[in-house]
Amino acid sequence: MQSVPVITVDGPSGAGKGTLSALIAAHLGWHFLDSGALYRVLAVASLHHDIPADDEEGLVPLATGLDVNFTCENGLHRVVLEGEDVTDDIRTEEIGAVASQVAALPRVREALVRRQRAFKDQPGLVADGRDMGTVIFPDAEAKIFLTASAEARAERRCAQLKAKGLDVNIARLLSDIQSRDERDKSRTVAPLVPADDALQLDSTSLTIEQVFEKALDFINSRI
Ligand SMILES: Nc1ncnc2c1ncn2[C@@H]1O[C@H](COP(=O)(O)OP(=O)(O)OP(=O)(O)O)[C@@H](O)[C@H]1O
Ligand SMILES: Nc1ccn([C@@H]2O[C@H](COP(=O)(O)O)[C@@H](O)[C@H]2O)c(=O)n1
Repeated sequence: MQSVPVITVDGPSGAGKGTLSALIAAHLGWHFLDSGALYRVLAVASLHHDIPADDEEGLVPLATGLDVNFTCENGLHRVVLEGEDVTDDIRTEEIGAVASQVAALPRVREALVRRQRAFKDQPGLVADGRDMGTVIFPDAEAKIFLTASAEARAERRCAQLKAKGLDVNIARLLSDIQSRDERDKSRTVAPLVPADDALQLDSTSLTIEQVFEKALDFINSRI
């Protein structure tokens, strides 16, 4: 059987991983895994089922049997949890914070491993997250660790939320990003760290096009 190539894009919140991964996947015609969406969906499910974000016993069965579907019709991506469209609900900063709490629980992460690996399919996969290159796909052909300063990421997130018509406070966004970074970096299992063989790319003063160009050069050198 022919092996399936994988490209991983890891990094902190708002660094542009999703944007870059989607561009690479579209360019190559490969599948795309937004692993953060899985943790976000689990966060929404935990609220629906009244399971506290630190209740590992309660969250493991929920993660194992998570009834979620990622669909794409006419280029429109939808996330459906237990029959309910949660595409917009999972994108709030509040849900991001709960996602980062449930993601710190070792057995919850374990429960989601197989589901993430199942996205690996021909002709290839671009996987976006925190531990794609270190834990989920350690044998990936090309690994990218995308960063940007916390201030640049807060400004990007601010513009993104404003474009959606939401009221935003940049100081609060910056502080939320910094606490999520801290939690993601300091957890005991699968902390946010670059894989040894990852290309580290700082996008603070790069446009999306420049990041894409540098990433493609690297990918072409690997695959
Ligand atoms: N190089 C860049 N320059 C300016 N804006 C960017 C750049 N890359 C991404 N953005 C913008 O920043 C915002 C966040 O990007 P994106 O959602 O891709 O980040 P992310 O790392 O996937 O975040 P998260 O981990 O929270 O899902 C988006 O509005 C995106 O258009
Ligand atoms: N591979 C991953 C992906 C995400 N997380 C956690 O989920 C939170 C939300 O992720 P986004 O990428 O959508 O912002 C994130 O803060 C992480 O705590 C993870 O642990 N591993």
